[in-house]
Amino acid sequence: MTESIASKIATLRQQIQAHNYAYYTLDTPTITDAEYDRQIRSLRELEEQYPQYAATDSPSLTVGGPVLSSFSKVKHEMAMLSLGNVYSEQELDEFIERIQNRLKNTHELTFCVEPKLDGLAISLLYQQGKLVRAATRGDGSIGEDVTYNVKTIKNIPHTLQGSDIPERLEVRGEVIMPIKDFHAFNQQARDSDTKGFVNPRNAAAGSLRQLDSNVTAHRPLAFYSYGIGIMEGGNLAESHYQRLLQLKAWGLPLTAEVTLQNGAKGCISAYHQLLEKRATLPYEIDGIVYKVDAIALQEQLGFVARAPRWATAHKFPAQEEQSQLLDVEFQVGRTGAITPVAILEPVFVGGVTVSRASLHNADEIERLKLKIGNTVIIRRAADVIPQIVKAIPGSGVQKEIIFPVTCPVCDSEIERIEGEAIARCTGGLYCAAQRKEAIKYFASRKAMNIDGLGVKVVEQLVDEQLINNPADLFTLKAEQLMPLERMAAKKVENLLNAIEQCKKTTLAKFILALGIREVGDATAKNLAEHFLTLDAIQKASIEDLERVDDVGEIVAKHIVTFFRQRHNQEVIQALLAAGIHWPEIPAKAQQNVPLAGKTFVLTGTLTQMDRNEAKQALQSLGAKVSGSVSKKTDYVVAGAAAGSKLTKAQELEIPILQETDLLSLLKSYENHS
Ligand SMILES: NC(=O)c1ccc[n+]([C@@H]2O[C@H](COP(=O)([O-])OP(=O)(O)OC[C@H]3O[C@@H](n4cnc5c(N)ncnc54)[C@H](O)[C@@H]3O)[C@@H](O)[C@H]2O)c1
Ligand SMILES: [Zn+2]
Repeated sequence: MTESIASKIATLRQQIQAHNYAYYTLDTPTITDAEYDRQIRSLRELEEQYPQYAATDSPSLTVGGPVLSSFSKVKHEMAMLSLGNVYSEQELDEFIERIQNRLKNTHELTFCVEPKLDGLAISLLYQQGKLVRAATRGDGSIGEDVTYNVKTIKNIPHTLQGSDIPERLEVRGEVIMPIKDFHAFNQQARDSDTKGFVNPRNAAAGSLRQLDSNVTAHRPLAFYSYGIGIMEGGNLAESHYQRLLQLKAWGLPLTAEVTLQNGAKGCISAYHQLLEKRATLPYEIDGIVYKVDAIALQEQLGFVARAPRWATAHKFPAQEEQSQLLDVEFQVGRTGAITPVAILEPVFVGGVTVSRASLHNADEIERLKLKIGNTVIIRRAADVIPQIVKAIPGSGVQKEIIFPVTCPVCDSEIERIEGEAIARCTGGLYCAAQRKEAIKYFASRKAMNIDGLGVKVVEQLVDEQLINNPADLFTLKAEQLMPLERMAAKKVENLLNAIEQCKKTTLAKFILALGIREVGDATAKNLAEHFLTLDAIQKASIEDLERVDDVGEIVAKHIVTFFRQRHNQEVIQALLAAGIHWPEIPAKAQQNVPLAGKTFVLTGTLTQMDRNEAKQALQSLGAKVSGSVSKKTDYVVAGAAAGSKLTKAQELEIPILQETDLLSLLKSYENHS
């Protein structure tokens, strides 16, 4: 029995020491603070229960971690300690009672109440008002010299302002990374595929503890003071609160959240107020700190091994917890985007139980090196949606996450265009997830232009299961529509008429109505004019398609994949069977294009016709009129006062036509039109 207690304590100490090293020395924790705090608590409980195993070097009694040998060491003249903790109102009452017993004082105590900033502690030494040295807390007695790095933090004054500044003054406070900047930094890291930070605390510590102060200088760090270390040659107030105001007067940053409170009641009300405000503060806090305000009482109370007796931290509910990734589901959005969603062992974090979290896309899974079965760190801060910020490498029984190749809703192919983060279902016409969007788009003005079939009506028809895809519109009967809300005889008649009328359309509008990704009205028109028939478009290869104006490789791929889907084909067939038709594109127009394939650029002022007339005349002969000169330009028509386009044409040795040349060119084709 005793054997096992001893080894249990030894194991816990070892684990905690490893976590300390990862957290304090490497700035890359491998467990959440909440989990770490639970381990520390169980160690403390064991040590209290079995005092025979006490050890002065136990991590329950030490502060911080060993300092990195790459930094110069600084010996703190006055130890930089940690803080005790309370987790409930009852523990706060006990804390106050202990103090009062010690002071043999039953009067209500006044506390200076401050936000517990989540960053890293720093000591700033000012001599004759000049910042001469900055050091991290390290193990409490030896810290790291980070003077150069700290001097790059914009809100830390290099020289103090004002009067009565002590000859030597050590200011203590927290270096943090504001939440906004933390998010921006991580976004940038994601964009450039470099490593981001798990949370703002790590971002602050990792940014400050850089060997190259140029790196630190580019990180958006800030500092807030919360106390004083050594002081010589000066006078300070007898109240902790007043001392903080003195620091502020000398130009040192102080948060706006510091207040004075009376007794447990005042402390608790400040706790609730700050907790309420937590999500709106520009920096992250993990609790509130209560400090006996009278310096004389602080001195009387003194310290225990790792913390002052006159202060304690009241922790807020954790914003990070760990859980297990049980599975990954793939959701299909309204526009076909496939989103992987993590299914988690339910965990209480940031005030709610979280059992799902979006993984955004395949890149994110890759970045996290995530496997099913992994232990993961979930963060839910400031009311934002929960996020997996880290997977513990090698944890759990792992299974690869397999991105599906077909849509989980409709079984059409999933397409991921190179360079795009989002994968999409290509069954746009048929996919139940995309139903409403597809039908709305089909009916829209530029496409089939079905009057009376607005967004609301589409939603109603889909919700009532009267239509599943655009082809179903043509099967609608008056008796199905009449019972619907907000429908009346006249409205039904108009709608059915509009549906009937839309059957007479053009090939370009029909192509547009299919809702192929990145095929807008201009592209649809170009496709129709180039291929003339729907059949030809459907049979076109990627290379064929790329010959069409405006169609690049990506659009061509979208088109080919779209038509390859069996379900899309079914809907297209049903639409044609319902009677959708369009006039044949006249063959005549095809032969009468003597300038087909030629690209013209018009520049300068024309005198005989305006530029628009010239453009139309050229287009009617099959020419393309472009706005800019490139190697693909065949002719540049230069009117009066032509400028840079003319110069460019000369550089590229492109034939230049005068207005008179253009006129005789048009004249020579007059019979054609
Ligand atoms: N995840 C891990 O692996 C891991 C490892 C070690 C420590 N930790 C976390 O670190 C914390 C314990 O470490 P600790 O002793 O460094 O710090 P602490 O957070 O418990 O409290 C002390 C520190 O609070 C900071 N602080 C912020 N505002 C303050 C204020 N107004 N007044 C005074 N101090 C203020 C100071 O930096 C001070 O050193 C725990 O929350 C623990 O979860 C996590
Ligand atoms: Zn689908």
